[in-house]
Amino acid sequence: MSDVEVFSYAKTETLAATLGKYILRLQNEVLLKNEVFTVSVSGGSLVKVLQLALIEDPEISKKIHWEKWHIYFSDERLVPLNHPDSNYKLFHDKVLAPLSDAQVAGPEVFTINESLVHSGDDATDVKIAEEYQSLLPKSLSFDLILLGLGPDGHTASLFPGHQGLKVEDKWIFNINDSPKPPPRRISFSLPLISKAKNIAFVAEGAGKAPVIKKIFEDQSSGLPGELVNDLPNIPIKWFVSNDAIAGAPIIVSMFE
Ligand SMILES: O=C1O[C@H](COP(=O)(O)O)[C@@H](O)[C@H](O)[C@H]1O
Repeated sequence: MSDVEVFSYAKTETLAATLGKYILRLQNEVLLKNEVFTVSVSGGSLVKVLQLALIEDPEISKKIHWEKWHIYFSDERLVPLNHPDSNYKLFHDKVLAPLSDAQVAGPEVFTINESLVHSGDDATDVKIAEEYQSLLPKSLSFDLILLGLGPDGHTASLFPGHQGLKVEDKWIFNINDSPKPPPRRISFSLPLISKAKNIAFVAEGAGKAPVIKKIFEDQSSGLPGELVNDLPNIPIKWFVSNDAIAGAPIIVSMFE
């Protein structure tokens, strides 16, 4: 079992401010020793919180060394990069475009090869996953993996009961039957996530309370969020809203 801590707030703004402090602290620790800070981001509601935390917070934003960040996607939908379903597009619109508008030097961002997304045949999607895998940092060990959590317990594109949870021989795999649209996606595998130096979940809203309760109550639920919580020797932080953990057996920590 990893070292799991939960930080909970009534308001998104307070959650985002704390997440920003956490990310800034990690960035500074890593950049004391390394040239780059390797981060993977997810899609969904996490990205708006990242915008608040890292772009709109006046104190934090000026201390982020974006030019030293290498950014990957914990999962990506196999659509063109300007498609409304693309996790890259969401991150671009909320984070990269504001940086560019402010003429701040941006991070290096690793995207899928969008020239391959149109064919739709599985062999090509396997190639997209393999190509993305070839871009991963050599160490495979991300400084920080940022994850969201769906109301069904999925994280990245690891879905409950799905074969993707059993992938052991790939760092990045593709699926064509995602229970949540769009169906074709690639995702970090659990073995890749298990190599992270730090993991942070962001989850807000009462709609996530039943699944968070299950994840923290039943340590054999097999839910993807629970499987990540169980990975050994990784500091795992959950940044959540108060309503998202209602009824869950969680001792909330103070962020210091
Ligand atoms: O499909 C996805 O959903 C999850 C959760 O999204 P949220 O909007 O409920 O926070 C997200 O983390 C993942 O990256 C995305 O592809």
